[in-house]
This record gives sequence, C-alpha cells and structure tokens, in this order.
Amino acid sequence: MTMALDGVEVVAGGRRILGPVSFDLEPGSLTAVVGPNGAGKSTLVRAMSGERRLTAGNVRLHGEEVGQTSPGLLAARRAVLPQATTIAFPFTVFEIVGLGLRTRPGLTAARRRAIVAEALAAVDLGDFGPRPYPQLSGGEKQRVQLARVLCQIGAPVEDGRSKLLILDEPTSSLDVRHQIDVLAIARRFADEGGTVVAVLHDLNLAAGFSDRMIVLDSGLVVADGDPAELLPSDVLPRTFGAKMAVLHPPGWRSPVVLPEILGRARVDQRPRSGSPG
Ligand SMILES: Nc1ncnc2c1ncn2[C@@H]1O[C@H](COP(=O)(O)OP(=O)(O)OP(=O)(O)O)[C@@H](O)[C@H]1O
Repeated sequence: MTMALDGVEVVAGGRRILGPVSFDLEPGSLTAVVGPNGAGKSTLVRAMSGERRLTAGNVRLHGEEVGQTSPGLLAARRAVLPQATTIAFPFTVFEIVGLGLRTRPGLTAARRRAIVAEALAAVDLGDFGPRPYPQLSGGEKQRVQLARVLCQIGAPVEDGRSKLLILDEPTSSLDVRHQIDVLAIARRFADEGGTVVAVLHDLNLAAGFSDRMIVLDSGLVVADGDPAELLPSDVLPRTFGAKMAVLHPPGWRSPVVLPEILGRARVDQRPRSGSPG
C-alpha cells in the first residue's frame, strides 16, 4: 500500500470541512477525486501531501506519518501539483522546471539539463525553456508546473517503493488535447508502478483515465468505486444537483455523462411558434 488515510478530519473556521475520511491508495493505481465546489477536495489533497494540519486521524505514506516525515524525504516520495501557483519573478521556464530537481542532489549539470528537457518535451513545451515564465498563457504555465513536478518525482518506483503523484485539477486550464496528454502522463506513471491521485472536475476524463473514483461531498466520501459503475448510477446527479444523461458509445471502456441541459439548450433557444421573427 502506498498511502493510508485513517479517520482524517480537518476543522477550519469553526467547522469540520473534511472527514472523517479513511481509505488506502495502492501502487499502480490512478484515483480520481471528484465532487462539487467546496466539497473538500483540495483540503483532502493537502492533508494527503502533509501540507494541511489534521484535526484528527493520520495519513501514512509507506507506513510513515506524513506529518512526522522530514520535508526532504516527503519531497522524494511524493510530489504535488497545486491548484494554482503564483510566480511573479521573471524566472525562465528552465529555472522553474529545474526547481523540481532540488530534491535530487548529486546529478551532474548535463544530466539535470537532460531531465528538464525531457520533462518539457513530455508536456509539449520542448521549445519553451528560455521563455520568461510570467509571460506564458495559463495552460502553458500549468504544463510547466507539471514538468517541475515530474522532475521532482523522478521514476514511478524507487527502492521498491511506489511514488505518489498528487494532482489538484491538473487539467483546469488546458485545451482538450493537452487535457488528454496530461492525464496520459499520469496514467503511464501509474501503469509503471507509481500511485496517482488527481482532483478532476471533468467526470468523463476522470472515468476515462482512472481505475477508481472517489466522490466527495460536504467533506465526506459519498461513493468510492469503479468509474464505469459510478457514472451511470444516481450518485453523481444527486451529489452535483444536476440531471445527467448517460451515454454508452459502442466500444468505449466507460459510459459518458452529459448535463441534460446540453441536449435541451438548442431546442429551448428556438423561437416559439407564433413569436415574432
Ligand atoms: N482556512 C479555511 N477556513 C475556513 N474555511 C475553509 C478554509 N479552507 C477551506 N475552507 C472551506 O472548506 C470547504 C472546502 O474547501 P476546498 O478548497 O477543500 O474545496 P474544493 O472541493 O477543493 O472546492 P473547489 O472545487 O471549488 O476547488 C469550502 O467550503 C471552503 O470555503
């Protein structure tokens, strides 16, 4: 087991915003965390990464409590792509991505350059190294941050331990092709023995790339299972308060869901019979 959460609770502003939550993450898996705005998804991933102090319970990474693990050791075993990263200084893309390698001392300068170049190529930013980071678009910045995280984490498995990649809305600023590219990188990391947990708002992307979907609502896990089974169930419409149409494209691994309003919108926009125009 890579990570174990046991009775995790977080209280903030006088109310419990997460928990109690208990589950395990296994090597070789990609778990999608979905849920409405304010459900506690970011709080959960920050608790998992050791960035958020727990009010109760514990989070163990390979048996060691993350709250008790040194920052250096944590950085070598898990990497976190946060929801937003603000960097105002005119660092180049090379410099930002290279920051990920601070946790991997002992590499030669040539090796560091090669790793950074490889990570940039993986996120389709092969030519972006010399560019000033603040000038990039939102989606380009998000992919630079993923490259930094990939540099930090290195191989999916080291010393027999599965490394943990924690991604908070990694596709929020990305076009459809780059959404798929980024989740394919995460999928590959899991297929090679790493462990991935990703907060995603796109339920179809979540179902397409994950082996397991955890649905969070009001700080609690309301469903946890195979996305192909969860998508057609009543859990998602109930949790999100949105009617959903379930489609089963022939040959697809998982069904897809669409908000029902999409099917009606064009009809509703047509002029009513008898109305002017
Ligand atoms: N420090 C804090 N003090 C008080 N309330 C907080 C604090 N941090 C988070 N919250 C509240 O806890 C709830 C969960 O926040 P969180 O950011 O984890 O939600 P989320 O599921 O990631 O939402 P989104 O989809 O909008 O990103 C929200 O209602 C938020 O307002």
